[in-house]
Amino acid sequence: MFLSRCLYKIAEQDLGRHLNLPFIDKLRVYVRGGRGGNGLKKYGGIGGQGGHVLVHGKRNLTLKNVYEKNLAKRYIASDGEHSYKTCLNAQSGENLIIHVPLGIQILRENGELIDEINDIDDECIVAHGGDGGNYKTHFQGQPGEATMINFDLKLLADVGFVGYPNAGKSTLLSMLSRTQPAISPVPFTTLHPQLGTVVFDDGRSFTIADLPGLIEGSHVKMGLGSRFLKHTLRSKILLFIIDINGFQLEYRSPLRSAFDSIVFLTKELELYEPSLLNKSAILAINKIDQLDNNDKKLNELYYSLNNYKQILENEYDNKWCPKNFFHFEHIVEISGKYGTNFKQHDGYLLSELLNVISMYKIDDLDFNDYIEPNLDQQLINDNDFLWKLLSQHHWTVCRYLRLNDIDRAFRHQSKKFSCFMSILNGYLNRMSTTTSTFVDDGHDIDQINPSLNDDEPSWLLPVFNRLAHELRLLALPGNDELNNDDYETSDNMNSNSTIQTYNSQLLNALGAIQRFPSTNKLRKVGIFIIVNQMLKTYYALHKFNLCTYFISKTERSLKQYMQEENTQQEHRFSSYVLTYRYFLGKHLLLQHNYKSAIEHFDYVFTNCLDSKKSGSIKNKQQSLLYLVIVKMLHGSTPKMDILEKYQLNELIDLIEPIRIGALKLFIDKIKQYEQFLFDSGLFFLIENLKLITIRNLFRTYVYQIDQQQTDKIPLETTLLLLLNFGFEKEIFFTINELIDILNSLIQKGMIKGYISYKFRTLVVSRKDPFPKNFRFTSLLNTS
Ligand SMILES: Nc1nc2c(ncn2[C@@H]2O[C@H](COP(=O)(O)OP(=O)(O)OP(=O)(O)O)[C@@H](O)[C@H]2O)c(=O)[nH]1
Ligand SMILES: [Mg+2]
Repeated sequence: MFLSRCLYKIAEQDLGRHLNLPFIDKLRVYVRGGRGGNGLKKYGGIGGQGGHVLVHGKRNLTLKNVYEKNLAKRYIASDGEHSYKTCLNAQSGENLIIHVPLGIQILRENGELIDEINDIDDECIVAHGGDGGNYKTHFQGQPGEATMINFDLKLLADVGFVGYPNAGKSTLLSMLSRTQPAISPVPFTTLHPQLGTVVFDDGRSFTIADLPGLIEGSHVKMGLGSRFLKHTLRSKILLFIIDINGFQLEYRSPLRSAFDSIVFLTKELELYEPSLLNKSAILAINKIDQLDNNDKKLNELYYSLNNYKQILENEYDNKWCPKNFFHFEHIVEISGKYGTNFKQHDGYLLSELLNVISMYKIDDLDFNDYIEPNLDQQLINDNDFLWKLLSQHHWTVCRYLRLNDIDRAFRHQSKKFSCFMSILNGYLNRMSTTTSTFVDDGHDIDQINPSLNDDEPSWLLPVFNRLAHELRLLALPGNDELNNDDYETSDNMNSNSTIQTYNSQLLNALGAIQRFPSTNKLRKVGIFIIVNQMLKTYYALHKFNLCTYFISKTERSLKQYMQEENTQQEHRFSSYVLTYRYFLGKHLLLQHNYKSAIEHFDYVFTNCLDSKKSGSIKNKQQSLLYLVIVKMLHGSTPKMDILEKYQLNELIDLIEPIRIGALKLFIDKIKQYEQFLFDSGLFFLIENLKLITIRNLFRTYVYQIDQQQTDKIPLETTLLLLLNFGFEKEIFFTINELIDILNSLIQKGMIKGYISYKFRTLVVSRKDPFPKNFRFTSLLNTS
């Protein structure tokens, strides 16, 4: 026992010397307030108060500096003066100030939190000085408070790097910021966290933390990463940096593929703190330059990420499987060493930072020190100020979401949006002063200043998209992402004033965006973003006439962009186009312009291939749903296997009775799926589908039941057919109504033939009486 203790001590010392740990994130110190001075009883003189020990936040400090400044780790404030005959009111002792870095928690010995120092000039008293002697204390000075306290450093980083050793985290940090961390091909090069600040040209910045590499078992303090796992708790976004070649600690240890790395890192984080998995995460696939021309590894990784559920289940041991998995908001391929494309992606990082939805769900966020912002008109042109204001509104939104006060959250989100629009306008103004003539039609501008498009900051677009998206979620709560358990919808939230504010915000944005030259990408995509948001809103509110208005207003310019997009095949651009065309299809469907609707849905279905994102499958499903329905209105029946592949079970259930003309079953199914049909906005097509079912019923009769293949069916028989197969419950169904139905079937070209009133028969054409493709025109008077 004794021996092992000794050995352990030696090993620890050795390790300490070997590593010469330059980083301290914990410091235990003794603090004592000064003693109060004695009073002078004879003259009623009062002793001086003992000095306090204060902790004060200061920039550019480390805990190590604090330690080095006072190796004894004892902080004692000076005593108060005694009272004298010449100086009855004695002087107080001087306070002792301990300067500490930002992001410090001050804890008592028992772990109780005294205070936190998060900002410059944050201050707190850790040991009070004793009172000076007075008549209450029989003129005896009192001793100061004495205690041990702990400083615990938690890095306050916006983005925290997570990765295995050697993945290239430090390299990336050095590329993104001015920090120069140690870089080498040896694992565990980084021994302590490094902070770096990414500064954009316009002064905005965020902090990133390079943490030492994690290895398996980090949560139980293996490797070095364990000591620093807690820092991940404090970063708002986790940036996974994964070596595309995988990771091998040494030649004897197993090689971990890139996907393995992600799984094991996730498991590590989950074991340490399950709530970490709720954070926003971005995946950076590093060392892309080392891939020789084939992208096999990359494709494998994407495949695994897309099918992670099955793969985790089938290929990983239970003990390695994390219970949850990160949903990576963005996946970027980078080469940290030879140029990163992160600069192009900074907008995505920024938009993640401004993401309230994922932010407010994190448990340990502290909203105490928020300030209710106030817009001062004088400062509106100050870019720096606007960014500060924007971030303050951001935190306020998060806070109100926490408190379930959606109304206020929306108001602040709306202000946040205004801030962004002011920034955008400021940007536009600067741009228009640099170009001498600012013409609304952009072609001229490009001739004057050909670099205008390159100048455009890459962060504008994703941030704009994010803000507009969340503004809608808050204007229309109860829709999708926002809808978590502890949130309840109430009616007054969709109140008219909210929708009006929302509208005017988006219209303002549209105005601002249209000030950009028409060749500018932000303008092109921005219009799509705004129109898409509007359409989503109006569809959700069932205000179809407003949709029509908007579509007709913007159709012309968007059409031009869509054609351009077809030739350029820009990836980012196309996702917005897909959304727009999806809504355009729905809009045309409402207008019974099925032919054009098919075109759009077809486009969306075939182009919605971006399998990197898990949400795309849902979009594909949706567009297929409409595609199938519209095509059915055109006379063709879909193949079942494709519906099964995309799990459109409701549709499969509905189509079968239509196909065989089982009217009764069809009506039953309609009742069963009423909610589904209503939600997907297909309810208004039911009458048309019913007509098709009836036609198919006749077709089945003529081709199969009636062996003689007659072309004359007595009306009584048709009536009987209908009554037998569906309308039995509806008592008032008469021969006149039957004639109406038959007439509309004939009129729409679904049956070739005529009604002979004289012989009271339905005469169908001998050649192709039930044409495969019929033109379903917009005559709606069916019943
Ligand atoms: N080819 C290539 N090599 C890279 C890239 N990024 C980093 N490296 C190399 O990978 C090695 C490790 O890089 P570091 O940045 O020290 O890795 P780290 O993740 O900080 O490692 P630890 O500090 O040990 O956790 C170095 O030799 C880098 O030169 C890259 O994009 N491409
Ligand atoms: Mg490193």
